[in-house]
This record gives sequence, C-alpha cells and structure tokens, in this order.
Amino acid sequence: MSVFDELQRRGYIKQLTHEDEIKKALTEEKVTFYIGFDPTADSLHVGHFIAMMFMAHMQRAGHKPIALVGGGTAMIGDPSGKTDMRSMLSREDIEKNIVGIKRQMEKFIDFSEDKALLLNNADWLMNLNYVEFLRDIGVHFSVNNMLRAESIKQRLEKGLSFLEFNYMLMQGYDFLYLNQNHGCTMQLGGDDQWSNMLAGIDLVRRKERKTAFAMTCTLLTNSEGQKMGKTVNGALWLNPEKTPVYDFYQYWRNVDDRDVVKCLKLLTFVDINEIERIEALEGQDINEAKKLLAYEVTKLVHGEEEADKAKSAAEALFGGGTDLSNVPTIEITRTDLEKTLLEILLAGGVFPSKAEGRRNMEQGGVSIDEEKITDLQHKLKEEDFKEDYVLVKKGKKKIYRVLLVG
Ligand SMILES: N[C@@H](Cc1ccc(O)cc1)C(=O)O
Repeated sequence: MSVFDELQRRGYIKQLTHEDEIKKALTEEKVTFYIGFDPTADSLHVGHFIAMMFMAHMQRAGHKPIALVGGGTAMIGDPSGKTDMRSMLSREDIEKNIVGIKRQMEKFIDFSEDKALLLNNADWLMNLNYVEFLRDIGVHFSVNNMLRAESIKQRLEKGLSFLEFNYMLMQGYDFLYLNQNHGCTMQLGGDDQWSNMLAGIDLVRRKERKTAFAMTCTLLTNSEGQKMGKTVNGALWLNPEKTPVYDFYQYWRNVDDRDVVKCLKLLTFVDINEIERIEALEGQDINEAKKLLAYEVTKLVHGEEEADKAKSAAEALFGGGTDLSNVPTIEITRTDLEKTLLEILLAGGVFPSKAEGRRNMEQGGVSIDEEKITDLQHKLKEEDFKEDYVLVKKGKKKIYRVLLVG
C-alpha cells in the first residue's frame, strides 16, 4: 500500500493541492517535505503530535522531513485560526521554547544520517532587509487575495495588526527558501494553515517556475466537533512536567466511544487493517480498544516503561489490581490530620486554586469509598486509614492516594 493510501485510510488528509501529482510523487519518488512549528510554548501539544505522526508515516515510507522551528515567525505570530492577537513573545522565551520542543521532536522523527532536517527559520528571516524583502517578495502578493484568505477574513472584524498581516509573507518565503536551498517540494500542516501554504506555492511558481504541493491534516475534533486534547487544567501537553503521564494515559483511556477509532488511526501506528477490524466490532470490545489507544499513544510520547506504569496504575484502581505504586500519591504525617481534607488536597496539587477546590468539593466532586465529601471542614481520621492510605476520588476518573507516613 502506498503511503498516500495509508494516510488517506487513516484519515489524515483534509485538503490537498494536486491530488494526482502528489499521489504519483509519493509513490514513485523520494519527496522532501516540511512542516513548520512556531515555538509559542515550551512543549508540544496533541495538535503538534498529529503533525509529528503525519511526518513519521512519510518518513517511514522513505520521504525526507524537514521539521522547521519557527524562531523567526514566532516573532510575528500567526493569526490563522486565532480569534485574538497573541501576546508578543520575547526573544528569550522563544529561545527557551525552542529547546523544549526540539527535544520532543527527536522522539518522533529520526534525524540521524541526514534522514531528516531540523531547521530554524530565524536563520534566514531575522537578517532580511525590509526594503529588499518588499521589492523581492512583497511585490508578488496581492492584498486583494490576501483579504480573501480564510485565515485573514476571520480576523478582520476583530482587528488584525499590520504585524500579523505580514505572517503569510514570512511563511510563503520559508517555502521558497526551502525549495531553493533544500529541494523541498511539499508542505504539510494543520488545516488552518491552508492559505499560508498556498501563498508559498504561488511564490515558488512565480520565482522558480516550479510546481510545489501542499496537503493539510485533519484537526483532531471529537464527535461533537470540539477540539480534542483539552483538559480542565488546560491543554494536554506532551511534556510530563506539564501533564503527568498518568493523566495523559487516562485522557485517552476515557475518550468517548465514538472517538476511539479515529484516535487509533491518527495517533498510533497500530496496523490499519487491525483498526478497521476493531471499527467493525461493537459493544464491549470498545473498552479494549480504549486501553490499546491509551497504551500506544502513551508509549509513543513517553516511552514503553512509562506506558507500562500508567497502565498498571490504571488497572490497580479500576480493574481490581493491587499495585498502587504508580497512583499519584500525597504523603501526610499524623500531625497533618489536624488539617482539613481540602487543605491536604490543595497542598498535594489536586486543584489549581483554593477557589477551584472549594467549588469542586461543594459540587460533590470529591469522594472517598463512593461517598461524596461536600463538607469543606471535613477531616480525615486515623480510623479512615485501614491500610496506610486512603483513596480519594476527584470526579469519576481521577484517584489520589493519601498516604500516612510515620
Ligand atoms: N504557521 C504555523 C507554523 C509555521 C511556521 C513557519 C512555516 O514556514 C510554516 C509553518 C503555525 O502557526 O502553526
């Protein structure tokens, strides 16, 4: 099966510029392609992860990825798909973020022996001369066309600064630069990047008289059409310091029945025939499919050992297993029994704020032995500790072990 068919069967491809040519190129040639990532945070999130998988499938099929870190474009800020102007990032933050995300990319893409390139567009964007750039590149952009681009149109009413309006030229120029210097003929990206990608193709055509291609990737949405990868505490990050591995595992373990197959296709390397077989089954097998999903995604992002730990912790809590060593644990001493349960949970980082903790408790979000604890003054008693711990549930799915030591 060609990689194009595989990508299509897995549901990656949303829009593409030249279907027949792309199919042919991916089947008969080795293509150099790129995806850009702006370092707007110090970790990648699930949206980036899909893009990484998209790249990894292409690399496995023998094509050459360029992972482009947008150290230059992050100085501008892409208005595509954003309702408001982002706060401007400092150079220091951008540098720090680049370190974080480069490290993560190396887990998914093999950069050894020139099998892929990791580039930073700051290397060519930061030294551009304004007047020269306008004469050389700006001359090819029609403001009329730009105003018709979906990513810009959506922002016009809310307000769009001249700074952000330039973003498309920067990304377009990247494609031209990579085409000229690295033989890159294809750009991949999220579907909100479509207009920026077309800008690059147009520039390559005008300046080089060559045809370049673009394919966009499906954004991960759930069965209700909302973006996936969001938790009550914010984005689902790939960095375990920002989203603990256990929480990451549980997120996928608990996806809606209707979303499991889609996630298996986009976020794992499980054989597509196998996934299609699961798709045809109904009923209880869906639970097995969720376990498979959670384990495979966690393994890709955090490694096999961490995935095993998260899995056994989940089984201990929900499947009657006995190994509690991997359950998030809050250690307390006997003197802590003077404190309220709320104080103990707050100190253990269970809630992002005191107000949130109070609200959650009052609404019945905290329980012990299936009993809701809504009294904010509730204290744990020594008798509660039948073993040396008490299991506290937050919501339906999160469990903490309060461990009495000493
Ligand atoms: N604009 C892309 C990132 C990007 C940056 C530079 C590029 O050349 C391509 C893509 C985003 O916001 O996700």
